[in-house]
Amino acid sequence: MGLILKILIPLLGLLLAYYFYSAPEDFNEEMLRGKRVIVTGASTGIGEQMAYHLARMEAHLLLTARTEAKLQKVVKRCLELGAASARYVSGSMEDTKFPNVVVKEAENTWGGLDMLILNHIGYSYFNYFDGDVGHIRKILETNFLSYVAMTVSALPMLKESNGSIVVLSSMAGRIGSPFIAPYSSTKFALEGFFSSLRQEFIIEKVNVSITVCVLGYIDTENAMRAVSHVVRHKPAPKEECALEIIKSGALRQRELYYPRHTMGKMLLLHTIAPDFLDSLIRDNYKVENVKRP
Ligand SMILES: NC(=O)C1=CN([C@@H]2O[C@H](COP(=O)(O)OP(=O)(O)OC[C@H]3O[C@@H](n4cnc5c(N)ncnc54)[C@H](OP(=O)(O)O)[C@@H]3O)[C@@H](O)[C@H]2O)C=CC1
Ligand SMILES: CC(C)CCC[C@@H](C)[C@H]1CC[C@H]2[C@@H]3C(=O)C=C4C[C@@H](O)CC[C@]4(C)[C@H]3CC[C@]12C
Repeated sequence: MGLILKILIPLLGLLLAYYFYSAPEDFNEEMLRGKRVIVTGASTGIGEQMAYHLARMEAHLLLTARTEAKLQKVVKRCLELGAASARYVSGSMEDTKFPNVVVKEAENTWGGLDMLILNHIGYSYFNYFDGDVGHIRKILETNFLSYVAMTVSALPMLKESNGSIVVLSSMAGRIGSPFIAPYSSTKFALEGFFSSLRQEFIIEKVNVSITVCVLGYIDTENAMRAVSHVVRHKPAPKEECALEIIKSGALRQRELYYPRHTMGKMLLLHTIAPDFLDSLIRDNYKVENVKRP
């Protein structure tokens, strides 16, 4: 009994202190008004939806992806929705020079930057790991190294504005799932890099926030095309997901878990019963529908 009291009471105290200390500031759409924001991978999916929310909130937008025709349409829609300004620069993040080109465009147009949203991903197969090391190298360039390169180029402007970096990660960047070994490696890499950098910012009193978004299955066209015949779980809506990402970035939160309850349960299980969680994840896949090429 004594031991329980000795442990329980301080634990309760800690939980209460955490609850009150971390009570979130309210989000207000005006937080984004007039802010200068780069969104990568903005031609479709969650990136496109983030662009529309930001446009409604009257932000200045610089969008990027490879497909110019799609970007033109998204920019047009953003202007209709009320963006303070909207432009695009097209190119591939496989090209090591491109991250800097995008950031320079922001510098030349705005002379500064408030928020950098790193969201793009390159194509990767959804299947058993095929032993192709070259593919891992390529996908690391697109999904990881270009995020690092954009951060390096944008940091002087972000320091100047006390700005924010928002990084799109995944449950697959925290917990192993089958059939996505190359993709998963890039997300684990992002988590390592940005959580280390956050520590350094705190030590050096750099007032640039880093928000890592840990997402579950979201109903974007590309994700559904890739996995809906295999994954049993129902995907969450991309529009709501995009809004939650913007809110967490504006509130300078360290992490976002979306959808919140699924992610919360999975991360708890990962800590206390990892083998059980792995088996739950496997049960969630119709493995018979994954055909080796
Ligand atoms: N959807 C999901 O279930 C989940 C998604 N996430 C994360 O959310 C983010 C967005 O995902 P989602 O919206 O589904 O992704 P999509 O596949 O819908 O969009 C990817 C974007 O990246 C762009 N892109 C692709 N290749 C390149 C390239 N080589 N260089 C530059 N841009 C490129 C695409 O445009 P274009 O082809 O024109 O270049 C597109 O705009 C990603 O970081 C993803 O990892 C995390 C967990 C789950
Ligand atoms: C156990 C269940 C409650 C939850 C399982 C959630 C699993 C199925 C979810 C969580 C993260 C999801 C992947 C992801 O992060 C991003 C992409 C990129 C896209 O282009 C193709 C689909 C893919 C690989 C998703 C596939 C489904 C994943 C593994």
